[in-house]
Amino acid sequence: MSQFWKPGAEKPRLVDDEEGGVLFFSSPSGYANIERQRQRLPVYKYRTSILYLVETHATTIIVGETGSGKTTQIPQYLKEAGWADGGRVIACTQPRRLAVQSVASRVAEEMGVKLGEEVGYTIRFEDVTNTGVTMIKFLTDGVLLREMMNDPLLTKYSVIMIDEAHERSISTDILLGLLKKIQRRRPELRLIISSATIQAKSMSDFFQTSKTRRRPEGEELGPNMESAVLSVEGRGFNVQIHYVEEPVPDYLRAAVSTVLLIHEKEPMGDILVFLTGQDDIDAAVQLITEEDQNRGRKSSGLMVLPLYSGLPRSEQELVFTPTPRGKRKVVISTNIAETSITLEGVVYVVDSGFSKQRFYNPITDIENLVVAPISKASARQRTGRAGRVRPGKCYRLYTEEYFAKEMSAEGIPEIQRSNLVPCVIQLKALGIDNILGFDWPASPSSEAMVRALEVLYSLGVLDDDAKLTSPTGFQIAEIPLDPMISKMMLASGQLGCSEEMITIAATLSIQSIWVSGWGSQKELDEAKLNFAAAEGDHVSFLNVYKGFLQSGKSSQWCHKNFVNYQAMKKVLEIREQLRRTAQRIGIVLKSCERDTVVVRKAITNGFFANACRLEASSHDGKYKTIRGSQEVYIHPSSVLFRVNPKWVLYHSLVSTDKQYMRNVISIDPSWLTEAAPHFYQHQRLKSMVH
Ligand SMILES: Nc1ncnc2c1ncn2[C@@H]1O[C@H](COP(=O)(O)OP(=O)(O)OP(=O)(O)O)[C@@H](O)[C@H]1O
Repeated sequence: MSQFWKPGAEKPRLVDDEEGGVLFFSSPSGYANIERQRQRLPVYKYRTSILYLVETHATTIIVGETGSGKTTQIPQYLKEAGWADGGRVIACTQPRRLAVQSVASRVAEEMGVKLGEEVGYTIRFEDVTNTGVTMIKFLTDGVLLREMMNDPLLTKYSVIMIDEAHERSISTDILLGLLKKIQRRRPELRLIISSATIQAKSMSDFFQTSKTRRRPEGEELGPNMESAVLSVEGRGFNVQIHYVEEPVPDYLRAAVSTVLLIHEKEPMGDILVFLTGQDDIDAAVQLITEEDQNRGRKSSGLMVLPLYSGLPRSEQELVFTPTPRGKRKVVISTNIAETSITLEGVVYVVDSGFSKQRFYNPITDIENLVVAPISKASARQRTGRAGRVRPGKCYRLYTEEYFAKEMSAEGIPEIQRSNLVPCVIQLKALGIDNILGFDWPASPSSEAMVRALEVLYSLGVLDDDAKLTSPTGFQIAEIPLDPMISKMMLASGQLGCSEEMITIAATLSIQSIWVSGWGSQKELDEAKLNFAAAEGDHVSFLNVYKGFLQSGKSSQWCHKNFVNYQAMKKVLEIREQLRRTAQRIGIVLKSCERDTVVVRKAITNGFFANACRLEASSHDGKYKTIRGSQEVYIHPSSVLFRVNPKWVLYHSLVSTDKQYMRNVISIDPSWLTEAAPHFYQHQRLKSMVH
């Protein structure tokens, strides 16, 4: 039927190199209890060595296969050894929120405690810990960074484990640099850096330099400041890896065919598919469901579920629920399920070889989410989602030769491909003034740094000496949002529309307030029209929020209007937290009673750098960015699609066949020079704006 898989039809090509492995467990049904299960994990044999190294070294780097037990076991060993005694806390960071929540619940279950008590977690806008009681805390790397603003030496933590360090998220890289500094002040703090695929040597070299610290006279002999490296040998169950014989022309179609073939030919067991984003995931869910039905089997037993970060919590949780007897679950996910996650029923993994990655171009000042090939490290993580509780198979939708010869070993650290505005403000708020001289595990580009400094200067966050301004810079750094959104909130205090701006900020913090997957696109578009405002998407959000309140926060109202009820509940929750932050930093809470000019002026105060003008001769809605003269278009999901006002501001760009602006408002160009005279002082820009 296709040149893709023939699983079951042919002898599987088992790759027996580093990717293969030995059968470690005999049978999952043999588990008498969780304790025995814990003791069978590869990491258990290293318990004493790990505790010894942590005791004697300031930094321990632990490399162990996926599923060997690093994330769930090491924090428990540390607790059992007394590292959480006396009110101290063991922290374990993860790059993704879903991983934080799922490993925290697993560890709480293994320890037989209620989540939020001895074992807790914190992600942005959600703290499930109990001060004085929580001993093991899972949190995102970003949240730990934020905690440093109130407690720069992170004094409550005895051990900090930076897990999945190979991901090299911006927050992980900043944390690594800062933790190295903290260690000099707090030699009693222990760090663990762990991953299945991290290049231990470069990480160890990075921490090695701490040995240059001179011990003050009279100070007791502390830990060895040189880092230790421990390799945990052994893996869970065997995972057979299959490659396609020829490159596939369309990974989405290939993934769909592979799922259907597995369902047809392979024994029961859930399937986890890695695609790139909401669009292709929704398309795959629909295609698999339709094709399965077309094959004339009314109840073939397939349950197809999407998984991406914008999905409401209740829908995300469905992927963790046990698969009913006689059914086969297919989870189609972005890379949020790539690390630290265990989906118990998963036997088969299908890896498209792609993910959405952020790329920033400091010349054009444009940051894009682009579908790009993954690295070998990611491919191994994806494979490692199988073989955790039983043997598995991984179908890679790329050739073996491509994997061996063309796939890069590790991805480019996020810091080298991102807009650095949020990162610079965080470092400044932590008192790091010489950002270029900061001890980075991988240096960001100086062009990106200069761009970020320029934007922050224009936002009024930094002064002529590149220090945080008072109060603006400090206030913006306090708000746990992108500095451009924080600036828009701050400006709204002066313009008298802070209540509206807090609603907009909360809505922009979640991926979408609309449901996907019900009815047709036409029905959804019509529903959206009921709330459409001529001024743009942000004002339309206010209309939805108002309707939701007027309905008495009704789920039926949401259902009728294609609004996602769970997303609206989240908006309410985030809104409450942002209101409290606003009050704390002195923003006056006031409503402008729907004066859309002040609302848009406040947005301009934060987003002036994202202004675009419609090309005079354009019949196809082509805009140019004022900053870098880049060609951009309004996204079809925007209420301003085809309306094409002359001047607009966008919140973010997505790149598919063209560069599309998402969440767009129309503006008066004079607001730009009013909001950011410095930014628009350049003669060319000035003449365009006037
Ligand atoms: N929710 C769960 N349900 C069942 N078993 C689980 C669950 N979470 C973890 N396990 C078991 O514990 C093992 C170790 O998981 P853990 O996340 O600690 O491994 P890891 O070494 O950190 O791997 P990775 O880097 O892939 O996350 C899994 O392979 C699985 O056998």
